[in-house]
Amino acid sequence: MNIAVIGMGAVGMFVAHHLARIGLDVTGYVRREEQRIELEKNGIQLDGERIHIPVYSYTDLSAQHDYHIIATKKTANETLYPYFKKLNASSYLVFIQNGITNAQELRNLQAKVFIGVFDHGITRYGNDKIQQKGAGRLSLGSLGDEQEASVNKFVTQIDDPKFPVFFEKNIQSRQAEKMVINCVINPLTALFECFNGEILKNPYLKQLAKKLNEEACQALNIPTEEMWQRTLAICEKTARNKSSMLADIQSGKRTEIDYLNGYLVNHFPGNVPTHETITLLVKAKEIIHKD
Ligand SMILES: NC(=O)C1=CN([C@@H]2O[C@H](COP(=O)(O)OP(=O)(O)OC[C@H]3O[C@@H](n4cnc5c(N)ncnc54)[C@H](OP(=O)(O)O)[C@@H]3O)[C@@H](O)[C@H]2O)C=CC1
Ligand SMILES: CC(C)(CO)C(=O)C(=O)O
Repeated sequence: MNIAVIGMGAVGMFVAHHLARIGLDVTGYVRREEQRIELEKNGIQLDGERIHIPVYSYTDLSAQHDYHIIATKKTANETLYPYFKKLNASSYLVFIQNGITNAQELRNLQAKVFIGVFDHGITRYGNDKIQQKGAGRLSLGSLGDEQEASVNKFVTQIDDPKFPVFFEKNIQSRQAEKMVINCVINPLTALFECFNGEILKNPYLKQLAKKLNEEACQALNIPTEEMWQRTLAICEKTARNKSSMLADIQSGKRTEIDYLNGYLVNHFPGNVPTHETITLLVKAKEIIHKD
């Protein structure tokens, strides 16, 4: 089995490291030549353990892999779609990004699609080092029933005690729940430049978080109190993690706000006023940090 991991950031390096450690044939794909050279030279370093894998530019992406795990931010998808369109019907694309999958976009692809929900907390240092700041799981499923057997087969091949992977029949519900968690934790930690655990300690941040949770749950038709407890549990589990949105703000990159809170604003106009305000605040901060 041959696996490509596209995007060697916090999540991509974590996944590639684990899959290579259990003996699978893994290739990494990156955007920058500087990172490619460093990864080839130093390997991926997780908790002091280095693992070397071959690394190429995403422009060299081809159909030679059985599975293609997409671990970039959603902001990179537009650049990557032309490459995904070249993949044939015998390859699989495994999206493990935050946010809701755009099923419309996927219709133009020949490759079969799996959807993942990843809830570990991973922090990246430079081009080749990562640390796990909160243990979670990877849940995988498909949008239609016909791919279920293939998802199950893949799950069995990659599951490992150090990297638990589960088949999830109702992956769209799990994705919506994870979306709520990200619409609460990510913008608040990005705006206030704090670790995820700060939301539990600061009563005003917690109040804002509760409001964001409530609006998102009402929009997405998810039980509010149950979801609030799960969001708090993720804050606790990943308390010392820097959220992926804070990492983007601090490195002057465009965030995933349009795919998280911005998605809610677009799909439920007038019903999510706190998300509307928070989206504008994050966008304003993106500009300030770019300059
Ligand atoms: N970090 C976390 O704890 C968690 C993150 N997530 C989600 O996982 C996804 C990935 O997040 P994360 O790993 O944190 O993000 P990172 O920014 O750390 O990693 C994304 C990587 O993708 C690379 N990239 C961008 N464009 C391309 C391209 N065209 N081809 C190949 N690589 C490209 C970036 O390159 P460059 O370095 O050059 O910018 C970067 O290395 C996001 O959707 C995030 O929301 C989900 C759960 C937890
Ligand atoms: C789980 C969490 C909140 C971990 O930080 C995450 O998904 C992210 O940072 O994007």
